[in-house]
Amino acid sequence: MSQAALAQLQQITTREDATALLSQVIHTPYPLAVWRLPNEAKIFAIVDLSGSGQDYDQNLEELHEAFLINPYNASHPVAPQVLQGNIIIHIHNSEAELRIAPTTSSDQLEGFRQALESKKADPIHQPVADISSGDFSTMVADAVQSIRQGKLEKVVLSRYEDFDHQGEDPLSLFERIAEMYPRAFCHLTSTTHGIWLGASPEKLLSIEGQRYFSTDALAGTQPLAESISLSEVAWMQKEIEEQAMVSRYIIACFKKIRLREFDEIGPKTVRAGNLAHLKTEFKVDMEATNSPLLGSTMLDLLHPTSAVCGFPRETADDFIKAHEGYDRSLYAGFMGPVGFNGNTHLFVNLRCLQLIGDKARLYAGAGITEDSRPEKELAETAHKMQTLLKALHS
Ligand SMILES: C=C(O[C@H]1C=CC=C(C(=O)O)[C@@H]1O)C(=O)O
Repeated sequence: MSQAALAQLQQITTREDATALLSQVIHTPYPLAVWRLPNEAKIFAIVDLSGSGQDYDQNLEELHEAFLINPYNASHPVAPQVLQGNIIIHIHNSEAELRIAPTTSSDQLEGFRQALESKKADPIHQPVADISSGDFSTMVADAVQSIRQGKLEKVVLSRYEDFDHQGEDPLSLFERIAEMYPRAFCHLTSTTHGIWLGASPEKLLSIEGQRYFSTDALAGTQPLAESISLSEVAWMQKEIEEQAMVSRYIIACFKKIRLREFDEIGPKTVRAGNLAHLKTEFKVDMEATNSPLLGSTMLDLLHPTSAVCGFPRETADDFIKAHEGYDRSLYAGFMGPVGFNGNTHLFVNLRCLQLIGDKARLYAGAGITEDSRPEKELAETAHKMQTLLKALHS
């Protein structure tokens, strides 16, 4: 192993050292993921030194200390990018711990050291096409008409908006997002898809202790002031039905694989920043149901759920592609850590932004049903953008 590279990395023992290193990695060609799970204090980061990365072979269960990133792209089977954890960092309070995975070669470490030293190293981000999202209100009105004509039941339509970003270090922005949204999955990724940050309220799936599978149906939105308690929130029929469609979609996925034993908890009102949503949790004991590969199977069936695409899935996806007029890229895709102490946590990439030069591009969508009103849905996307806008401008 390269002694110089090793010695340099071993000096990292504080939060300050670790965040300084991670900030530098963004300017190198190495893929990076930094995250903090909901209701946890520890920040994790991995750097992939493997070059082309590893292909996903439809087997979530065999991945060890990796991070998956999948764009919205609804094609099947899912084919996420796998970031391998060659360098693994834990940050807790003011301390940090850095580990190098035994599979990492000395050449990889030396290459990494040189990339950090070279001021000329090219980052990996590909240029972003500047295509604006279509007129949102017109699109919603078209969707309502198609739904009333019986062509589909629900479609989730999205848009993006660019805001000034004062060139703040992405790591500092990540730390602020993580502090502001303790209940969310907070992340920063730097890959060929660019630099993305977010505070997602929606779990796609979790596997805990290699035994307990869970997934959430999250939908229905209303603004929620900090002073209002969740028990005071009342829901309209439109939102109840919108969220029920996501639950029915998940149950249909279980039925496809003949899985009948699952717990269904909810729907309950949950808080996500300045918003309230309805959430139903689904849990399966993989040992009791003899379904050790449930994670991989369900990942393929679930994405994209009716919380980000619609119902029926193919018709809704066709509508999105024909009307939105832009590439969602990582927005409404999924990402998260896999195989850390037997745990996997994948989240839907919502309440997110992409850093593009001196701009921050914020993305948000809203579930359209037959009762949707264009101006209300537009306001809902603006509310959703507030989550990260608050972090950006504070
Ligand atoms: C599509 C988004 O949110 C989804 C998750 C929760 C509530 C939603 C809604 O009320 O429309 C969406 O289905 C987004 O945040 O961009």
